[in-house]
Amino acid sequence: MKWHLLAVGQRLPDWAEAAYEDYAKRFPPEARVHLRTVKAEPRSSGKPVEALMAAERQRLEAALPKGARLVVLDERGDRCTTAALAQRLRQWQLDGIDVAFVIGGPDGLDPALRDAAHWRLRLSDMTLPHALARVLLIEQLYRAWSLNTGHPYHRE
Ligand SMILES: C[S@@+](CC[C@H](N)C(=O)[O-])C[C@H]1O[C@@H](n2cnc3c(N)ncnc32)[C@H](O)[C@@H]1O
Repeated sequence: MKWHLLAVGQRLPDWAEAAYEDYAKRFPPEARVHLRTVKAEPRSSGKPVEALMAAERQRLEAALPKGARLVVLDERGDRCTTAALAQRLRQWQLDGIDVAFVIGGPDGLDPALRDAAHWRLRLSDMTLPHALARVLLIEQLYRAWSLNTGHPYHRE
């Protein structure tokens, strides 16, 4: 079972890139998170925001691995504890299901993609910048992996 992280926005600020890498490199090779990024539409084009999000959705759909379970990161999604996330991931692993976590761009994810998702995951009740959402997600995936494998990173 593979975990994929798809995100709009190819370049993170240095601090966020470093924080993301700090967690991403802790996974053993067989559990590593496969990151794919797609270009954000330029906000200076004058196009309506719906058109910008639709273009980003098309790029995300093209990058989605076939057969992967789609989990969108969304501030309106379900609240979830780390233990519940770990439990879901454990179940999907037993079922042999790949998972693709998707993070949107400056205006969020196109509603069509949100509606198509198997699960909408909320990281916080507050709106986060996409860079911080990416860092928070990789840390929580690492924590969930630690919990599922008995690694001492996670302490009850
Ligand atoms: C700047 S936010 C977009 C905010 C946008 N107004 C919206 O309605 O989604 C960029 C991306 O970060 C992720 N994100 C931001 N806050 C989040 C939260 N509290 N929980 C989960 N994901 C979040 C989402 O994937 C979102 O598409």
